[in-house]
Amino acid sequence: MATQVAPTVTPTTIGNIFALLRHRQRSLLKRSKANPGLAMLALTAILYFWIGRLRSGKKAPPRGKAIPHLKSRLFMIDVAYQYVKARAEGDELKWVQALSKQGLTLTTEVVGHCLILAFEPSSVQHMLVKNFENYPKGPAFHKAFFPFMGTGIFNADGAAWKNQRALARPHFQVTEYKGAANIETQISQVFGILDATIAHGASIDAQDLWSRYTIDTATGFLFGDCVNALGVPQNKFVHAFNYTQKICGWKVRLCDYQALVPSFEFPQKVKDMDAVLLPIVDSAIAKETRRHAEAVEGEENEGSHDNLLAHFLNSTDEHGKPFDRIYLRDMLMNFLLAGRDTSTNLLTFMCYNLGTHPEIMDRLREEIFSVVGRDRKPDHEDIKKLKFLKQVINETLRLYPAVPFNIKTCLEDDVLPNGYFIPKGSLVVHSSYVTHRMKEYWGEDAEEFDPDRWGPERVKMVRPFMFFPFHAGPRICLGQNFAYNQAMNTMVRVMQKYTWKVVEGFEPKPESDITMYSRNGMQIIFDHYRE
Ligand code: HEM
Repeated sequence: MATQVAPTVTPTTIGNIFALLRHRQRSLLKRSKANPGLAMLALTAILYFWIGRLRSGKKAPPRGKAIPHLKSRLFMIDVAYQYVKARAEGDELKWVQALSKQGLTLTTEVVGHCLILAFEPSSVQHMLVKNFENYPKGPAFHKAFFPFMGTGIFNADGAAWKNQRALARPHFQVTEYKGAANIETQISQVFGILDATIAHGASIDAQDLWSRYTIDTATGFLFGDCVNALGVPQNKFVHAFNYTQKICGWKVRLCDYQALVPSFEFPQKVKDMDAVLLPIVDSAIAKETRRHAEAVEGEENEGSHDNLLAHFLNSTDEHGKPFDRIYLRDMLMNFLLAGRDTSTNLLTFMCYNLGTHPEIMDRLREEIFSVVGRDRKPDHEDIKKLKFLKQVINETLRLYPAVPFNIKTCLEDDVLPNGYFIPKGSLVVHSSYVTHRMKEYWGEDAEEFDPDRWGPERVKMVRPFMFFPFHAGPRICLGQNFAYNQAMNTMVRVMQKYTWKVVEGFEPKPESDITMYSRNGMQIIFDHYRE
């Protein structure tokens, strides 16, 4: 078969182009009042869809079928323009969703890599489960996240990942209910904030509220010490945590050329987070050392596995050595990243879905009142009985999955179950956002919020890998049960006391850096529930 030869662009040429671009970018940012975000977007788009194209050729695959290319009428400049426009207008997710109309498996070349979009459930299952070993996160991901996440679970592959997962898992199994239900301090603070908002007749940004709530509950569960974002809204740690995530999201998008992402404040932000995290680690180490000194030989001390940090302090690495403080700091940061914004997203979009569907809110409250009552705290048995609440959660996760995209690196040439060939080194993106909304699988009403899809009859229609908000396979979310339990406990408590609606005319703009959020927040009007 004839093979088309790629235009010759050497690494040196590419290097020079990027040196020039970097210089140009700096001077642009210095001279003009232009929005650095937009400048970055324009550069990203050019790199993504144009220079990448120059570097690679169209080769016939050695086996399987060739993946169709993303359609373009103008050397990908039209696609780049559409992407920039969609991102600038907060429609990136919808834009990627629209691409799926061209095909469920598509390819393009980006910054010197072959980028593949794989939306079919069988492709997702193949990457996450059947050929898991061939699809690690890969070097571009590791490099982007290293300054922030170090070698923690979220940013590790191979043995380093396996070891951390094996260590953390038992802690989750033992504490996932108790930890998730331990919300008393924070829920009282939420009630205080809501009461004050209602007294002023004001609306509230529910996304901001839940992000402060979840960082406090997550730090309590993970560190045994909470950062009190509910008490101090302009929290330095929270600000730094949000900033570093955004920058890392852009770095992953730029793969090998991530140095182009303006990140001048990054080192300072990491220091701001370390100023909070390292003292927590140090004090936990000191506490554990004291505990060990006071322990009766052969007996486990009370509290030694209360939180994840204490659990790790009482474990050893694969060589039988205790973990050092930097490793422990990385571990905490990773679990916080995995667990915080994801839960914020779930609670925020539940508020939106219920606030725009009062009849569903009424049905849900009826279930809560009949199972738990009007003011009792739910226990584990109650939570298991709240079937409709679980349906509401699943339907929210279907339409607004907290991790809407995921990127893997293909280690060796491979063929997907649908016959398409994946060249070694490709970046393969799958998207729960796109697959969860496909009419082919979910029916004509795929875009509608309908918790009854998850009722006993219709749930049988949900085939494997049509729904994977927590991923699947060996890297399935470790906090899945924690997340369900926490969201259920929280919603029960809030719905016993309050009702709400979305501010008239407000439309959220879901978008994603690493996790999904609404660009314009979530404007909600709460009121006390009265019959
Ligand atoms: C609604 C809430 C949540 C959703 C939708 C969610 C979803 C996910 C997804 C999609 C991944 C895979 C990410 C990737 O590999 O790139 C993941 C991984 C992970 N999640 Fe969650 N998550 C949630 C809450 C939590 C919570 C509350 C915790 C912990 C307190 C947690 C801990 C983890 C950990 C440790 C991983 C890494 C697992 C590994 O790589 O082996 N998650 N989660």
